[in-house]
Amino acid sequence: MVSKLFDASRWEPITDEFEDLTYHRSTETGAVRIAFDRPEVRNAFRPETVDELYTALDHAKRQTDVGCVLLTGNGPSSKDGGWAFCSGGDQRIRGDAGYEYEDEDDGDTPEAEQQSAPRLHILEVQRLIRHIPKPVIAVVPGWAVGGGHSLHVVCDMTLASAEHAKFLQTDPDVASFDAGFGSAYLARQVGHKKAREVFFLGKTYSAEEAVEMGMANEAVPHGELESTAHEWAETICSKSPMAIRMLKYAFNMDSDGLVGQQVFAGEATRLGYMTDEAKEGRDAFNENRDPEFRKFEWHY
Ligand SMILES: CC(C)(COP(=O)(O)OP(=O)(O)OC[C@H]1O[C@@H](n2cnc3c(N)ncnc32)[C@H](O)[C@@H]1OP(=O)(O)O)[C@@H](O)C(=O)NCCC(=O)NCCSC(=O)c1cc(O)c2ccccc2c1O
Repeated sequence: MVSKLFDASRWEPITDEFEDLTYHRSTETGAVRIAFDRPEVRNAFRPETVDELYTALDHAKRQTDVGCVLLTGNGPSSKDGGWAFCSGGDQRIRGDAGYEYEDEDDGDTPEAEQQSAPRLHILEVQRLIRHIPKPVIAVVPGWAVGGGHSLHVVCDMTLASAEHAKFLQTDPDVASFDAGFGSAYLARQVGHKKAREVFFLGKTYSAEEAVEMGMANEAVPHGELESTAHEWAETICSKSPMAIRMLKYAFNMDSDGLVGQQVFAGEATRLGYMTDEAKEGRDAFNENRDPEFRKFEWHY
């Protein structure tokens, strides 16, 4: 069983090579479902999990017939029945300089040393979620904690289980701090006073409270969580890919600085390349002649 909430009739596996994740594609719409698969530790991530997550997201990014990514956590835990989206970095393998790979590579080549270096590369995943040209929805069936909380914050939307989703920031309890999207971007979502409360007091918030605060979109009955997520994905996939892509990057732009401008501008360039005007510029160069731009209007 993938997860108690997983409807196997709607999804087909993309790969079974992952150890810490499951990765499926909808048989009905252009959606993929990526799920943490370590329910016994509340879906905490280790470096291997993060590598797989990056690989899955990068794969989803490159699928031109995929318009929406659902990121969730499988469950419940066979140990105690607890549900989790993700409880952040696996504290058992946290070293002095980051999270450590479990299988130490015995090799002494520079490459082997590099591969086993302690990592904080969940931040690279956060950036990929921001830049992937399609909405990523956090589908939260239980705990979203620490680095797992930051992940839901960075996703485009959050859908939560009304009964089991719980939102908590433990970073200061374990002497960690996400000083990027996890905190500053959360402040843009819920306001500074509330974001500071989330980190400084470390209270646990219900799905309903998360919706009221503005960091989650909707709380739905636990049993309907994944079907609702699938419906959202279907709705998104029915819309213009170009418009959704441009809107995502427009929403990101003011919090992504010059990189945000570059990402948005890159897509504007792509749209420009598709015009007859741009084709004229390209063709004139390739045909070794002056471009004839006079036939194109100065739009206003
Ligand atoms: C998540 C909890 C609130 C759940 O509490 P609950 O009472 O429901 O369950 P248990 O506590 O009994 O947990 C069950 C079982 O799971 C193990 N477990 C849970 N979380 C983790 C974890 N993160 N790492 C390892 N193991 C975990 C727990 O030990 C139990 O095991 P048993 O063997 O006893 O059955 C609660 O579990 C909790 O508070 N968990 C810790 C949350 C946490 O502090 N996470 C880390 C925050 S820091 C972080 O994630 C982080 C990562 C990064 O890579 C960063 C990079 C750059 C900047 C910042 C980063 C960052 O902040």
